[in-house]
Amino acid sequence: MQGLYLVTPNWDDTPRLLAATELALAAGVALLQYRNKDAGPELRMEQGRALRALCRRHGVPFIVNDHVDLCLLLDADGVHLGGTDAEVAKVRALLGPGKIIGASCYGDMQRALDAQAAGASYVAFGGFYPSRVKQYAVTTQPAILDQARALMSVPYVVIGGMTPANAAPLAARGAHMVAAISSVYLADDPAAAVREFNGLYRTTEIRDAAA
Ligand SMILES: Cc1ncc(COP(=O)(O)OP(=O)(O)O)c(N)n1
Ligand SMILES: Cc1ncsc1CCOP(=O)(O)O
Ligand SMILES: [Mg+2]
Repeated sequence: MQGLYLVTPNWDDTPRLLAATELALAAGVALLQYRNKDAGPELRMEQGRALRALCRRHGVPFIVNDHVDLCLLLDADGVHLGGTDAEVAKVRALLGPGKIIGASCYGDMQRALDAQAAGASYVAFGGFYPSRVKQYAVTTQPAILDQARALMSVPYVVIGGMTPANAAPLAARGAHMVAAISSVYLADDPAAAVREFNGLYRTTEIRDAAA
């Protein structure tokens, strides 16, 4: 797992959401997360089902944010859990070993180690930079990635205000994936934005190969 982890915005306009997502997936996304904090159960089901179909067509794993029940109903590839969501160990027991479980760890290394021990497939650190869609009381510092590199065996993702420019030092510091909403969905050209994010990983791979 390496590259751009695309997360959806709170759009209720499903055709607009699907059109932008299709452009992004065609440009090359490592994982897609369906996150719509404003949607009710009916819209979540409609958008989730359509996005899952799109992901299957593009061979991209489909992750549901927060809603373990929706993950099960849609037979999604996994679920992303934060501090106020279900516990990783319980969800792992429910979903079995074959599903992807992501865990938000903010700037907390112990939380990441606990999530890994409880069966998380990846952990997410952040928010690192000011976000247009989410406020956080505490900003995560890039130095946590140095600890993660030394201590984690599952992949780690960075999130929060990511652009190709400000994500570069985090990718170079070992982040396996960069997660973003606005830099792709609010871009004039979402496909070009995806390609720019993926460029970070080509650079990292070239650097690592030369090391
Ligand atoms: C990849 C990724 N990282 C972090 C989050 C945030 O999860 P959470 O803290 O549960 O907050 P909400 O997204 O539910 O508002 C995420 N969704 N994805
Ligand atoms: C879900 C989430 N968790 C931390 S920041 C964030 C939002 C990321 O969106 P953006 O890439 O637009 O800052
Ligand atoms: Mg959550």
